[in-house]
Amino acid sequence: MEDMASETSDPIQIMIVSTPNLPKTSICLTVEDFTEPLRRRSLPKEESPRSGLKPHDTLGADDRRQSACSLAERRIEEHRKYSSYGIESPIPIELPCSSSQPEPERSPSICYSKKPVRSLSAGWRESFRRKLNVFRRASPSTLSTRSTQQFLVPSPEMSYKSNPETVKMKKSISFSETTRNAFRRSFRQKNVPACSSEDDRISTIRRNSLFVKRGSVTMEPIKKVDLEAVYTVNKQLGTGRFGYIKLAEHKQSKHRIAIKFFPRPQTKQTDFVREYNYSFFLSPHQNIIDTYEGMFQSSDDTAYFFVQEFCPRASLREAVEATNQAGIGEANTKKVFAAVLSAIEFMHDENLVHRNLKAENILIFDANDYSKVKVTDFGLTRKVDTTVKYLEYVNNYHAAELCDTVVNEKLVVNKSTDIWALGIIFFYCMKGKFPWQKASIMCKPYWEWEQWLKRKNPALPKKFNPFSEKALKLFKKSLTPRFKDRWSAKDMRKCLVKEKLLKSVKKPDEDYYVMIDTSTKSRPSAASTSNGENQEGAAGGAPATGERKQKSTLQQWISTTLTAMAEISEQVVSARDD
Ligand SMILES: Nc1ncnc2c1ncn2[C@@H]1O[C@H](COP(=O)(O)OP(=O)(O)OP(=O)(O)O)[C@@H](O)[C@H]1O
Repeated sequence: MEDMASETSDPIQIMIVSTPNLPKTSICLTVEDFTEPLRRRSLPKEESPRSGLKPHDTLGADDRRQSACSLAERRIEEHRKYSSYGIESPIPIELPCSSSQPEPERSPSICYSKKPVRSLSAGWRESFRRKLNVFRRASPSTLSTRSTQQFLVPSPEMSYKSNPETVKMKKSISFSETTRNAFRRSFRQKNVPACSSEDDRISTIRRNSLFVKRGSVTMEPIKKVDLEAVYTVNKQLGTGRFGYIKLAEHKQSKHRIAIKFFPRPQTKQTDFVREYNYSFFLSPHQNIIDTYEGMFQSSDDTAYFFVQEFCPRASLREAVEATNQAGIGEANTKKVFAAVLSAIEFMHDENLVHRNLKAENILIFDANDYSKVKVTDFGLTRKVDTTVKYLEYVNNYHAAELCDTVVNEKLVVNKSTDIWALGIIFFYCMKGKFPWQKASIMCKPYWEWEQWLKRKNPALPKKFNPFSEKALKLFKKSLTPRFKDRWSAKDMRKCLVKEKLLKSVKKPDEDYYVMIDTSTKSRPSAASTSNGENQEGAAGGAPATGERKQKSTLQQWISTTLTAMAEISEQVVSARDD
């Protein structure tokens, strides 16, 4: 994760609802115009508070937000000076609060607006609403068991969580939007616990002003937790480049969960916060692993961690490996892809690219079939068009444009890299092995594929022979070096769901081969041709390839039989003579 530096120029909208200087004024500022002078590199390190990252924030974004807040305060101060001199202020601060609706009393400082910090796109809102409906079916108590809160002993840092109002707010997710808003309003009017310093007080207000839920983002600080006291940590479930996953049991509730650890100091806090936020933000989708609320660090400061649902079966990689290179078959592949493509389509609609799709990151939950499948590992997830540095590490799933890139070269994040990886995973599921090691012309299998694709060689590489025309089209539209020609996740889903993926195989004439088989078994010496070569088809009883080979086998069988008959008749004659 360390090599992944990224920049984004997202405007952040800050609604200032109340200030000490202009108590009944609300203004709306965007950070866009402050962005350039406030870039991270121009800020000294101590001015870069790390808490409160949003998923789409990358390096420096929280700095920008913080600085924008103080800048906004300064602007208001300037505005006030103009007003006090009786001069019309050139600073565009307007929108006085409507007098008909008196604002609730708030702390005289800048805080975040009532709206979620990130405004969600229409597509996302719709999906989230659908997910919420699923939640709504559950009783509030069932819902609250889904929160990590239950996995933790309340600590002083989390004291606001034990506030009954907060609990009420959490449960309110199963109520209507109006009720939820009412909860939020009433909660915000309550007194917050006393804090030692002004900073603490402001951060508590911020924390409490945000209605944290899945599909939202968290601004909470990373809390220290005594791991041994809360969980019984069991075996390791897997490791990756950036961390490791362990199975654990929550001591109090006896729930089995998976804890994803990020060792310190190797892991940057920004990387950890980003991964947690993406995982939490996306987890309402039914085919994305459920991440529970909360970012933590172990009390001995050796690792950051967050908690996810536990997948009791295996990853797709293990499932395919168990088939001994036979693949999981067409029906199961279709099931897996229906789930995976739904998740990826959802991410792409949100302008997010997974960037690390592989069989290891697809988890299979059911013991007997592939009906419950979820995508995991959002460590490399980035927004479309973000610039990232290329990683040295190349794997089987990397698209051609990634394999041709040199280390540290900058790349722009594109949805089509996920589509390539999906093409590879599709091949892997069907055939039980990868089409090539690396998508580079230095690798012969890939070179052959590319030659066929560019029509420089009419012969389709043998490994693609069993696939139907439609499946070949899917490969052409996912494993093409021209990333603009690649399909979208939606196109892929349509093709995979509707079409037949394998060619129909003609059954060989079984009787014919049985006859050959019998003759060769009874008279093994006769299985040789006149020039002494073994007949592959005849000896194994397998079909000979090509008409010519079949004819010669038949001729040979006739001659063998005739010889045998001649021998027998000779023996009969000599026996009679005797
Ligand atoms: N919730 C889970 N339940 C069970 N096993 C899991 C779970 N999450 C991950 N794993 C296993 O742990 C492995 C590593 O997890 P993950 O991919 O999240 O780690 P990573 O450090 O991000 O790896 P990568 O090198 O792919 O970036 C996965 O391949 C999977 O087999």
